Amino acid sequence: MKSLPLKAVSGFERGRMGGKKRKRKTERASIHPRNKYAENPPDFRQLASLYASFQPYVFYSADGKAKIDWTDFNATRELTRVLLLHDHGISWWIPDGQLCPTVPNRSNYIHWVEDLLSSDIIPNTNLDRENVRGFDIGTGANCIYPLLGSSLLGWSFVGSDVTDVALEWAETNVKNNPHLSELIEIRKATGEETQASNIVDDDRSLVALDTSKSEDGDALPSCSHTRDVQSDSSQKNLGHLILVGVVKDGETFDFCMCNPPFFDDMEKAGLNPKTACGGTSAEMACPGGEKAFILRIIEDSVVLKQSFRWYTSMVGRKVNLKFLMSKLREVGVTVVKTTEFVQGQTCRWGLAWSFVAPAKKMIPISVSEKSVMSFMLEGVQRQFSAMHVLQYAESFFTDRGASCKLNASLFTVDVTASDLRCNAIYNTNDTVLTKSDGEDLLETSKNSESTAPTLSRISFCVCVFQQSPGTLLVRGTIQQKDNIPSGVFSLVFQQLEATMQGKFCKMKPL
Ligand SMILES: C[S@@+](CC[C@H](N)C(=O)[O-])C[C@H]1O[C@@H](n2cnc3c(N)ncnc32)[C@H](O)[C@@H]1O
Repeated sequence: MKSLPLKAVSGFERGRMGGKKRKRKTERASIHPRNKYAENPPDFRQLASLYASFQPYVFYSADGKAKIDWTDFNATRELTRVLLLHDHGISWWIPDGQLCPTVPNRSNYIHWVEDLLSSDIIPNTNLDRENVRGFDIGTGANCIYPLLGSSLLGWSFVGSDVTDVALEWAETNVKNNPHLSELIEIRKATGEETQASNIVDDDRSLVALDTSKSEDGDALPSCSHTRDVQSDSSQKNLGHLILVGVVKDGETFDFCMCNPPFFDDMEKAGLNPKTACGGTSAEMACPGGEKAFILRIIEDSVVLKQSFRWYTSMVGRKVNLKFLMSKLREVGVTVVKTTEFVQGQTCRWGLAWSFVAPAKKMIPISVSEKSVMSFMLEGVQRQFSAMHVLQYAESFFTDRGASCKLNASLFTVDVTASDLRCNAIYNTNDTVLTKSDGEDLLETSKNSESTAPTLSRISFCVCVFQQSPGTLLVRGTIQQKDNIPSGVFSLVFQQLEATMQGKFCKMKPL
């Protein structure tokens, strides 16, 4: 099978993009190339003319553009309904207040999984390649991943959940699509002792997660060396099984996927006031938030090992992504892959791992030369908006002699700097960096200006994303690099991070 690119995957909300050409262009670049909406974004005018039920939600701006009110739950739900019907032939509904998925975004995750499965990173142990089988952890009332995965790619699914409303509505959504119903089984994730004890006797003594404290100090669920499903403390914390005890004895899957409850509680959910995608506390929150939830998936994967070729999950916070990746290294997975899903002004990550031995060579968990760097500003003081942070980035680089162009509608600053300017940015002391870990770091000092080559320059784009109230993500992407030594971009970006943390997050200095 041909290997497909694993990199260019992310999401977006095409419909809400106003009409600005540059904005469309940028966001198009962030959608998966096989996403149905990559070239043809939803056309509200056409949908309104075809579906009378959608018409009342569509209005037209002065320049004639068809729009909907993203803060109206009924409008977003009706849009999802007509998109699923029109583009995928799926009959779909959810009750008021349940989490309403955005079809283009959710499709990106499906296509990323498709890339993983068809890549040759790990050998394909599924000899019956036509029959791909997935497990959707927390399928929700909307059952979106099984519905999309089965209709787009013919995959079969087990979709699990714990709440009655999710289980009932997921079943209803499956039954209302007889052409897909054979492919989707909805399963309750509750602690059935008989199922759980079937799996207790395997090699779980290898489980070695020491999760007493996370890097940001949160207490985490613990996992003993011989985790017993019934007595596991994290089990009690979260109250439900996730994979172990839900996956039946002898069952195998090509992958699992999960859009986890991201938050500790609904207050922290800080739901985006610009959109109304619903979401009850059972859907959005769990004790310990996504970190605890995904840690539980990791624990279960250590028990179930090669019952799944790929384990995957969405991750909402970068600090959690880093923490979870370090846990994966500790438990001895063979491969870790990540991707970024950009959704409007929000960034999420995809995390994938496997216990199957790599087909050719080990895939390094971290890449030495990064062309994309990002950091999170957390606890940003109220008076500072994303625009303040963006303007600060502009003046940070301009003051140090770089040329900058701020684009307020895209929330980006394009920066171009010579290597001398880069030196001025990161070289606050007479630092001499040496090569470490095989990484080609720059050797330099303040007075290197006189000897440095003159035609070296780097262009990169800094983008600011609002994650939730008080939390911003700052991302830098190299656009061009001529004769700039490896490591310079990282040093410049680290300096920006240190300065911004001091400026905007006074309560949480680096
Ligand atoms: C953020 S929602 C995701 C729903 C849907 N997959 C989507 O992407 O819109 C998380 C879901 O996980 C479910 N959930 C919470 N704990 C669970 C568990 N232990 N096993 C399975 N599902 C669980 C919640 O009820 C909720 O439906």
